Amino acid sequence: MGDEEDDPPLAVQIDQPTSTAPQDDDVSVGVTVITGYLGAGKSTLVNHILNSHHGKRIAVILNEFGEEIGVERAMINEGDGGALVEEWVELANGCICCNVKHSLVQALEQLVQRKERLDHILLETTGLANPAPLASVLWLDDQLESAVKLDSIITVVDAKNLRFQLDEHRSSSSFAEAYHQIAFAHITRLEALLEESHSLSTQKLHDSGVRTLCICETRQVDVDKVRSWLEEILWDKKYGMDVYRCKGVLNVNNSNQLHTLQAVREIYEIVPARDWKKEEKPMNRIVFIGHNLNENILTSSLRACATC
Ligand SMILES: Nc1nc2c(ncn2[C@@H]2O[C@H](COP(=O)(O)OP(=O)(O)OP(=O)(O)O)[C@@H](O)[C@H]2O)c(=O)[nH]1
Repeated sequence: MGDEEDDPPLAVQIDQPTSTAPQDDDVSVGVTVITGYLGAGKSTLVNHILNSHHGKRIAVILNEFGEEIGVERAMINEGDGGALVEEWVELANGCICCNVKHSLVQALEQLVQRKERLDHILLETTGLANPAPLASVLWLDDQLESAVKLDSIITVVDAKNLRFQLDEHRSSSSFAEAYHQIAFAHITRLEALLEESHSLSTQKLHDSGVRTLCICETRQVDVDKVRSWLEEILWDKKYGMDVYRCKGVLNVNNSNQLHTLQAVREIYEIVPARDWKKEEKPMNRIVFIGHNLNENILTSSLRACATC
């Protein structure tokens, strides 16, 4: 038997030009959709891209639910010497797959009007978005035509929680979202997961009973108290809430640094991220996503972590 017959067959002929190779006369701006379930690592990937030294000018479109607006952006560090973030566009009031298609088209139009200055657009979806309607917006929208092109859909998968997400939510709509995100991906990236007080309104996402809410507290908090508070909620299920995801920024006493709080199911971390910017008012702002969330309990128990 000859050497050639022993070689494994190639899934793709490597000598064939790929259809996605850029053409000289191709003036459209590539859009990479970054999707993946709650807490899979989408923002981490965006951060990594923005902070890499490739010299590209990149616009970021964040698709967040109303309650999350501002939190996500505060948590992403713009590239320093790496990518230049030309525009931040936040799409509020829902999920792209449900009702913000129009805003997405407007955001893309606004960005491509200045396309000579942009090399690429990143679109980070919410963790509960189905990327299929996005692909159709990018392929079929008449207004956008050849101004933008769908470069790729990258689905970030949390290797630790994927089985749980697919098994436990098989009968709910969040199963469908996790499944569609993987099914529509060009690239699937497996991430090993890390080990004056007021609150905003709750909102129901899709029909799955999963809710998101944001609680705020302006006074500085004691970080040890916050840790105990989170452990009671996430580990002891003290208040009977089923929290899938929790993220936010903290105003910690004896520190002039913005701290980020990240939790994916029972695993959480609180870390100093950066100095507060002059234009920012230091405060605590935490988004919870899950079932049976009780806004009053979360608000009052966070208040108890304040230092004065
Ligand atoms: N150990 C480890 N932790 C990771 C990795 N990627 C992300 N994380 C952590 O996982 C948590 C969630 O990451 P994010 O990037 O905010 O996840 P996301 O997909 O944007 O989350 P949503 O905003 O809920 O959709 C953070 O605490 C990250 O530091 C990884 O590859 N390894």
